[in-house]
Amino acid sequence: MAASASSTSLKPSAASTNGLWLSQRRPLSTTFGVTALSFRRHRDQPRRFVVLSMDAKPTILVAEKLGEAGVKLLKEFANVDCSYNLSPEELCTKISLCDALIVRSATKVSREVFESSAGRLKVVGRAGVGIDNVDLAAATEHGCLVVNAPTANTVAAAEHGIALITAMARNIAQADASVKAGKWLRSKYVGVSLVGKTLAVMGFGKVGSEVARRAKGLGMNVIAHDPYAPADRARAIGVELVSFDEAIGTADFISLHMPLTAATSKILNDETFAKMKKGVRIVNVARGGVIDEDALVKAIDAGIVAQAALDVFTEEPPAKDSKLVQNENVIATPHLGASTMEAQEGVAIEIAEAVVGALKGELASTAVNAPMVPAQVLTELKPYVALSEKLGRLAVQLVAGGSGVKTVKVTYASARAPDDLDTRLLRAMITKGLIEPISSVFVNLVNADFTAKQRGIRITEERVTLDGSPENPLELIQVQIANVESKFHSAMSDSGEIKVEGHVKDGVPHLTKVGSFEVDVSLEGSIILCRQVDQPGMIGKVGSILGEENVNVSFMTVGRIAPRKQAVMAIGVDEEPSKAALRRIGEISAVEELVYLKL
Ligand SMILES: NC(=O)C1=CN([C@@H]2O[C@H](COP(=O)(O)OP(=O)(O)OC[C@H]3O[C@@H](n4cnc5c(N)ncnc54)[C@H](O)[C@@H]3O)[C@@H](O)[C@H]2O)C=CC1
Ligand SMILES: O=C(O)C(=O)COP(=O)(O)O
Repeated sequence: MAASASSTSLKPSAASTNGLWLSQRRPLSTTFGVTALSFRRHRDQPRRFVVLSMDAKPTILVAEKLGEAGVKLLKEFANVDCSYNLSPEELCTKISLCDALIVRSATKVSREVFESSAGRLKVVGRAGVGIDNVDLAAATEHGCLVVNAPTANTVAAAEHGIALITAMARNIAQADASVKAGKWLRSKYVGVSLVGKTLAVMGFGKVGSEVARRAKGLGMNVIAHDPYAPADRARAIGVELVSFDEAIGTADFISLHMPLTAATSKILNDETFAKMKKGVRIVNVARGGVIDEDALVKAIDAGIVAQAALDVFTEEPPAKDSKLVQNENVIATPHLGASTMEAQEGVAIEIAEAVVGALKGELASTAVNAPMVPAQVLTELKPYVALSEKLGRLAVQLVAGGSGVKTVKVTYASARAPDDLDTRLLRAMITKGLIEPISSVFVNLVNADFTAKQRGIRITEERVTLDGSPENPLELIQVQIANVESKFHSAMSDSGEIKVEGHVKDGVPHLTKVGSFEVDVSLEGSIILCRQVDQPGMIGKVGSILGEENVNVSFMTVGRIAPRKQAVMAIGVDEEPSKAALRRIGEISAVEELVYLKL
């Protein structure tokens, strides 16, 4: 099997080095033998993850107005093209020249956008919370990371919700318009009080809980419905979590704060309006699509809904003659929930940092279509991330040409509780290691599972809990490929799988087992594995052939069953040995088989 992997994984056009398109450059270090011999030559350079040098800066397209502070941050790192109000066709044309795209809620980032990018687009940044305008499935299939700015506009949206509740209760918008029209209608605009009224917060997430907190300050009785919210978080601010029907059936005010998903689409409809208390008031600062707008018009006309205050609409902007918007019991704002000076500056900085971080190869903590890994967890996992990819690379290069990889088993052994380890990151890197050396597909944390599935590779994972101190997140990772032949027979385990195993020692990934042979090899550079009859002088013979061929040996290790029996020698090399060099090693009489593996 042709092993086409190199130590870098950047594709030429992708100036980005996202996520685990991160590449590792290691200072050289040398380790000789373990089972038989053991010494090591250290150099003092620190181990670092670095971004590969790029010929050109990445290009970021900002397709909607973004706060200045964010644009400034982006410009420090990339070429920034601020082009607003692009048509879908213009966006598709521009995107092929961009590594990242930043949008708010008005731009549809459709499948066509990802297809038109021809693989260059590596990050979509949503400068806000809702990602219903981004085709996440298409992003994932194209290995494009989607990040959002989930926190900076929470207060703004909650304040807007409260503003709409109070404005609606006191007819502020209608009264203002009438005064401006020269009228003075004091009895027409008598409102309702909020104190003592029941507010149902539908969706008790960031915005919903801030709305609840503020509404309690206004003397409202607040209940909430959210199937996924923890009851203790609600209780902590004096809010009871109730069922959907109880929430809508008892509320005087209903405020919507859930995302638009298949499950929440038109969640307020003819049937659910019919269950509401007559005279209920509806506020929507979430997404227009969670309300069936025709049903809302009917519910207002039927007197079920007394008033509605809407910031968001199914279609934005809504049609000029929209019956809903024109209804005198409806007040409307043009999707202003996040539009405060403070929120926009905050969102701009939050998204700029996320996009730049992702382009630099850092794992995004606000990733929407990839595991979010908190910074401190990532720091601890980093060497295991590298180990995972390298084990995947080694394992697949041991497969004999013609046998397709379909069944992979990964075993993680750890003294920590199983819940302490999120293996998605490690699985993604093993997948990357398994697929990239044998294809032109670019695999990252985003598209790893999708790519494996598409190629019919089934990866099963097993956790083994070890006794002992849980100082390290993992003691070892083992990768086995079943139902294949190996081009290096010694890599087959007794049960017939290709097996490689490794661990992290002093922060450095090591290979510790090949088939049934124990080795101890720091995983850097590339490796020659050779099975031989254990006898004196082998290391010298192999070393001198490589020396004559000008190949620098960084380590050697010999794993053997017993003295003078079969042994597997692992030789780390800095340069790729020529075919002639490998042939000369293979011709040493004690050598039974050998393979050269790129890491
Ligand atoms: N109008 C505007 O300008 C803004 C609108 N938003 C929108 O507000 C909504 C909430 O935003 P955040 O609070 O930041 O998000 P969040 O993710 O913190 O909260 C959403 C909550 O909805 C819950 N949820 C999901 N499905 C549900 C269901 N079927 N029924 C009830 N609850 C359900 C989730 O469990 C979660 O707790 C989003 O749709 C977002 O797009 C957010 C900011 C500004
Ligand atoms: O953050 C959200 O979900 C919002 O709806 C805000 O949208 P915007 O960025 O103001 O277009």
